[in-house]
Amino acid sequence: MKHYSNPDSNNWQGRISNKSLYLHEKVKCVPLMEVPEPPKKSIALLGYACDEGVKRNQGRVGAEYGPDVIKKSLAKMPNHLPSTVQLYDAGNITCPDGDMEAAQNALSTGVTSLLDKKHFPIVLGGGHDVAYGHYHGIKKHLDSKQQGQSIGIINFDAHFDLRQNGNNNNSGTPFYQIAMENKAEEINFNYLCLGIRKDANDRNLFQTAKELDVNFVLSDTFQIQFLSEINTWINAFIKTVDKVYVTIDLDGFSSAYAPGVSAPSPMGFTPHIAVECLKTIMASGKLISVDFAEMNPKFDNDGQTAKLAASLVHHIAHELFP
Ligand SMILES: N=CN[C@@H](CCC(=O)O)C(=O)O
Ligand SMILES: [Mn+2]
Ligand SMILES: [Mn+2]
Repeated sequence: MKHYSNPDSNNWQGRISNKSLYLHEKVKCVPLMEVPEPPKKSIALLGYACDEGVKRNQGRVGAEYGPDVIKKSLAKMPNHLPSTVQLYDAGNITCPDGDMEAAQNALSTGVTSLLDKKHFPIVLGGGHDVAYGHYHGIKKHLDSKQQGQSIGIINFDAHFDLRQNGNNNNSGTPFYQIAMENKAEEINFNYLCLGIRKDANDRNLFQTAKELDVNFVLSDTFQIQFLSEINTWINAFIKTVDKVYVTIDLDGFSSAYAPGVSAPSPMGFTPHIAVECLKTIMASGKLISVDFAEMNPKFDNDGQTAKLAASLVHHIAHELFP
């Protein structure tokens, strides 16, 4: 397959316990289309090693190498998952030829296949164009069940990523593309953004958000002291949808925590508020899939951003399967 590479076991190294004390001892590296249906519960990691969308959006490239550094960081972390829960590394979607749409298509097919086999996918990017392929993978899975289930998108991000894709599709356009497709299909566009920065989104973007009825929490308010109000808004949003897809753009975090991104946020949010909101979302029982976007090792400092992403993956996995 042109837009795919098999899992690399070199990413999974760390202390040896021979008792599965560490995640590198727990994970099974299996090519995407060979990942079996698990006997019980399972998490499947899939990389989106593509920064073509960042390049097209005039950003700083390097996110192509994001998935592998998150996996390397996760490998060294302790494993507290029950032995009945499986953990797979299903490799990376790649973009060797700049054909981002083909990479998104391959991602969509991969996500559908994992969901059809009853895995919980965690997709590691890559530019935020990951969201377009990921969303379509979830949609294809749900549509095939013909239950008309709706998807709510919750985006932790400094940016709306609602740029109009008139010139090209890129890392700043995924949610606009989804909104326009939903409009054509006459289905609701359910989109909640947490951490939007006024100094990082222009007037047109706020206008587009208004026209599309987007719910958002500004970064000034996306703080732990407003947790109870934020939880109320999140729960109100979740109530209106059947399934929730969470996408976490690492550039929404303050650059004190996440310097390794294309567009850093000195005044961004903290990991603490994000973790609290993730708990609220997971408690709803509607979370179907998660991704991380914009991990760029080229600008990381001491592997801090990779470690933050890995800690969040660790948190989500252990909260879902205690
Ligand atoms: N995915 C990122 N999108 C942002 C990038 C902002 C920037 O380059 O400064 C956006 O297009 O708004
Ligand atoms: Mn962003
Ligand atoms: Mn984004």
